[in-house]
Amino acid sequence: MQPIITVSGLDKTYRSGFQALKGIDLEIRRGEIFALLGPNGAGKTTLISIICGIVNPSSGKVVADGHDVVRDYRNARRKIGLVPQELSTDAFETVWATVRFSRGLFGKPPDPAHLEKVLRALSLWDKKDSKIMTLSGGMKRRVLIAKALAHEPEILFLDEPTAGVDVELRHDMWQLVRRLREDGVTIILTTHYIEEAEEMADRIGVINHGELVLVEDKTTLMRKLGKKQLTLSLQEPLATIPGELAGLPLELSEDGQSLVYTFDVQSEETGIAGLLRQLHAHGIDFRDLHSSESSLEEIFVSLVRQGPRAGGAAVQEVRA
Ligand SMILES: Nc1ncnc2c1ncn2[C@@H]1O[C@H](COP(=O)(O)OP(=O)(O)OP(=O)(O)O)[C@@H](O)[C@H]1O
Repeated sequence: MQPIITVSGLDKTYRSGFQALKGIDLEIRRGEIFALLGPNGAGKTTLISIICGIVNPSSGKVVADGHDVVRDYRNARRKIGLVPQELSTDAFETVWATVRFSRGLFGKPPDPAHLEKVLRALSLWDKKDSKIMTLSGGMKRRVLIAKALAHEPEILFLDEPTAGVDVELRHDMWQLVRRLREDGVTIILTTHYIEEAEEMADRIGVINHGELVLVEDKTTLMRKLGKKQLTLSLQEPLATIPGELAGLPLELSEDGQSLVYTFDVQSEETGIAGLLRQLHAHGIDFRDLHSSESSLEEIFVSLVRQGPRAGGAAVQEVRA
């Protein structure tokens, strides 16, 4: 299937001379939920703003559902709904008026039935005649989503959809996003909550210093990361791992003081019992052992802590 969004060779240098995006290539699949992760200032908002036609790229190209976002801005924009981070809505308008206005902006004919459906789905129907300034923060955020959905976009961008909202509303939002996907909407969200990406995304992209350092199916990523490590601190340092143990996923630390055994959390057989038997048979005693588990959070942190180049190396490791 044709991707719904194709980003190729995208660079952005702001007038200040700051290079916010470097050679971004990305394809978004029709109907997926794609989570874009990255630390503050990584370039997430810049990338989204370019795709939505709000910011011009310095070079490169973006096609959204067949429309070039620069040359064919209007048609591209019609396909896209954007839920911004900022809560800047018209405080004195009613919910109904602001949502109706948003639809009109895209040249769509009025469709009260559609707006009612959107407001009901967001539990805003009984607030439709309330002025926005009288709503709670969580409700205002839902109004932003309703505005973005008013013109029936096929692609929805959510920039930090659940920043600062309480746990209950966060779960409601997740449910809503899933329902939208069931309706065929493609969803791209940025988030600082790893849990959110873990919970929602079909695929995950990590951006750091303006570079896309990883794009991966979530399940694949989790499977690769779903590894545990058992570290055995040895009684006596070893020079090398004995030949008979060479076939095991075992590594010796540089100082020879500990052995690290990596195993798959999902697999039924960890092989630990066998490992311990073999170590015993070779007279390798250990003082202590502890296990650790890698998480999406850890990989994310390790990817973004390192510089872009080291990040690239880490990607290789993850992909290996
Ligand atoms: N108009 C601008 N002029 C100059 N530099 C800018 C401009 N807008 C953004 N930047 C810079 O580009 C970099 C990327 O910003 P961007 O807002 O895309 O990051 P982000 O990943 O969305 O961050 P956050 O998670 O904090 O929202 C930042 O260093 C920012 O200071």
